[in-house]
Amino acid sequence: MDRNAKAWQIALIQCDIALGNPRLNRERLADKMEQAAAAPVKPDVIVLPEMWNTGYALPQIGGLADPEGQDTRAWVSSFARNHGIHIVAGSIAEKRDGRVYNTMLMFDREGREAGAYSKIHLFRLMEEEKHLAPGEQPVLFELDGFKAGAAICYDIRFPELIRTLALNGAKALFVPAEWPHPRLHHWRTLLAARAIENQMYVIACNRTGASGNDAFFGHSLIIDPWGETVAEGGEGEEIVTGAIDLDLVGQVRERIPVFADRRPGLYEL
Ligand SMILES: NC(=O)CCC(=O)C(=O)O
Repeated sequence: MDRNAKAWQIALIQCDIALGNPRLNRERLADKMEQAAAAPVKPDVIVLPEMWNTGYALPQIGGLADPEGQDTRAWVSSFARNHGIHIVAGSIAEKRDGRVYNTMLMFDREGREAGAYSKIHLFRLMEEEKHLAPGEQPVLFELDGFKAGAAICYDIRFPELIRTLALNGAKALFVPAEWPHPRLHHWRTLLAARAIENQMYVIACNRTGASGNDAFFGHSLIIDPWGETVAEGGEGEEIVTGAIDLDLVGQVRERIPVFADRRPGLYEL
């Protein structure tokens, strides 16, 4: 890495989620985040999984969701500020305007909210569309002046969304997830494809454990803009760590100038 290169240490909190028990989930996560923050190499960014406050307790979700995400926002913001660590706080069930959204929250190391994104594509296989309202807006956010995009789990099956984020400046994509067996092959392949085609880092945190008929496999991943795996978790609970070189995005984009070579005028029939 050259002298101007910037590196970030990433910590992905790959953990189980207690169904319908926001208080317990927060306590467990708080412990794990303290553990991650105290690592010999302190993380620059901590990432949490999808719907970590409730899991997929969808029939009860109206009563469990965090109103306006207020409790989560206050807690995560103060953790970020007290530890000087950016937090991509996975997603939570958030109650807003009488509806419940699957909302991802991002905080910078000063504790300022850097962005909030509600999942655009609801996943029918887990009946999200019956209980949740879809988000309507793609979201970019900045941490230390570095632009990143937000996507939640099923969203990675929609390359158009991720391309839009990349075209608007995203150099990394953060992906909280609850992605179960038997689709490990899809998970790995889609994440790697999004990284390679957009020449960006893909940083994805998946839960572990089981809920109903779903067995979640972990395998949280950090993939670089060349498509190489920087770090990958196993199937159990762990804090997956890896370092990313923020200058690599520009180097890869220079080497194969995909963005300069695009011919968007020809992409419609
Ligand atoms: N929580 C989700 O969006 C799951 C998406 C998933 O499993 C898939 O195969 O897509």
